[in-house]
Amino acid sequence: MYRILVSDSMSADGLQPMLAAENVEVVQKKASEAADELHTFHALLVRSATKVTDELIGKMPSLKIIARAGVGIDNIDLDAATKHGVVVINAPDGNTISTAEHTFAMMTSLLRHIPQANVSVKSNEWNRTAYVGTELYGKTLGIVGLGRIGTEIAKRAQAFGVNVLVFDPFLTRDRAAKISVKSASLDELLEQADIITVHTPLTKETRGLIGAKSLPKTKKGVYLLNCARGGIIDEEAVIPFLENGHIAGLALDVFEIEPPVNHPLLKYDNVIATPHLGASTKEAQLNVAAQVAQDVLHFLDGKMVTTSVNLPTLTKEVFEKIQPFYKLAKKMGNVVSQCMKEPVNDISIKYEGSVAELETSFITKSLIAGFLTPRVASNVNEVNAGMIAKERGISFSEKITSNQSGYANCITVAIHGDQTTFEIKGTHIPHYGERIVGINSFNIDFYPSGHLIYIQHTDKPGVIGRVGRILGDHEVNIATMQVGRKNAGGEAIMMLSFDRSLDESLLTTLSEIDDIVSIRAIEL
Ligand SMILES: NC(=O)c1ccc[n+]([C@@H]2O[C@H](COP(=O)([O-])OP(=O)(O)OC[C@H]3O[C@@H](n4cnc5c(N)ncnc54)[C@H](O)[C@@H]3O)[C@@H](O)[C@H]2O)c1
Ligand SMILES: O=C(O)CC[C@@H](O)C(=O)O
Repeated sequence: MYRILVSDSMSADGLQPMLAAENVEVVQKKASEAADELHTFHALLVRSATKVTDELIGKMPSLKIIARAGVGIDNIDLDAATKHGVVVINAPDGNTISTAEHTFAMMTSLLRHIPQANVSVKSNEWNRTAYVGTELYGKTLGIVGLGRIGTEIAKRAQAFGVNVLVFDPFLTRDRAAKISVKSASLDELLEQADIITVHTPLTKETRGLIGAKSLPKTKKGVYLLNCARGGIIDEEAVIPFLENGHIAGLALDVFEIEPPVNHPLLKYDNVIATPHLGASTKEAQLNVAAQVAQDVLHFLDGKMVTTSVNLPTLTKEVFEKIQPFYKLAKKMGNVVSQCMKEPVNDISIKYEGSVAELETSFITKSLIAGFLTPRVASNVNEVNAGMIAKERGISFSEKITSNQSGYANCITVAIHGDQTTFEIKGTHIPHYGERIVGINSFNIDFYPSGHLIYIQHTDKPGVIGRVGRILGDHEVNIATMQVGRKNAGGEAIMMLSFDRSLDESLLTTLSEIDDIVSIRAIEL
């Protein structure tokens, strides 16, 4: 008999298969109210209210699986779950339509002042001149992040006669054409959009994406919406733009800190807000609850789950053999993803030597997971990487050969984008570790870890010296440095590692050195 704790409110209809199952007992109460029986539960189901911390997981030694009925797993300490050997699953698409519809409702409400007019009529006013609105028809909507939700918004906007402009650095031309949207740079979107809505995960890159630097580039009278995650639109930075009338309206379903208490933005008449209601429909709640209930039952029954966000599903013996290559592949995927920022259509992977005899499909998934991690909202691992790549229109293939190109084992990954191809080679040397031994046909040898920068430059006297001097002037210590070139005076590369990450302004200064072609920061 398995015991399952449902700690947040969830659709009873969605949970029905679980409630009806014979071999499980379902307890519906908050984890904080189940202190004396926490140790007895094998599964924990949550939405966003329960904070699944290391401490809580530590008190649940029988726990095998945590299920998030929704997309974002910000409330779950994933590392702690993994550390405790607990599988975490989510329901990535059950609330997509509801969130897209909510965003659309917020957009029309914002442009037609519906929340304000409703309050006014209920206060016995009949003020028709105060609430003159703006049509959506013919306007340009800028969508930042064209994933599941962004795509559904684009489709709905097109039906309203709205021009859709998209900024998503990972959007391929093929996918943009399929959805009939125009791809733009962030600056183009900021300059041209009448309305901007954000649908990215909250990451290092997207935190404050719409903020002090980008807001001056927007049109006067712009409307902004955030129904994704608090912080993508910088809550403090918008204030002067609301004060001076540059922003015509702002709609928020999410906040940096939820619930917001005495939040300064809430005093503005042209700011409308909802309490994180994107996924709050009967249908979405039914979908996400049904999806996780089914998956938890499958998992407890010893079957494979398809939406796991943390753990691989291999036997211990197989996993031990492939572990060094699986770790190397994940880093290689991450390195190429950060080196080549353009949209990617295809990833081809070649295995040579001893690694070719192992379970390469799992290593491939690990590499794809490493590649996707900097680019998507959901946590990607070996279990869901293939599915997410397919969703994003990225194909991948493996080639296996017993040939040895100078190494006992070698993995080569080539990433094909709209414009270019980027290739790296890696190997694992027993008792020495993982090494990247080739980049775009340059021979090189570095340990893929920590804070790195990759520089493409022309092989000329003084370039390396100038890089060193600028770093020294900024008191940045170079930990290791590798250089590579094909012939004297031709193309060359450098890979440098540091004890800390370099800030954006220093990277810009380095990129201004004559003969430097490009610089990429890599964080591993
Ligand atoms: N308000 C709610 O109740 C609610 C409900 C569901 C999801 N969400 C949130 O909505 C957001 C989108 O969810 P989704 O399911 O569409 O995710 P998704 O992973 O399908 O899409 C995210 C998109 O963002 C793009 N992206 C990543 N980094 C970017 C960057 N720096 N600049 C521009 N684009 C970038 C990715 O390429 C991807 O296409 C997430 O933050 C999710 O947590 C909110
Ligand atoms: O559970 C909710 O209502 C919030 C869901 C949403 O933010 C998500 O990430 O899926």
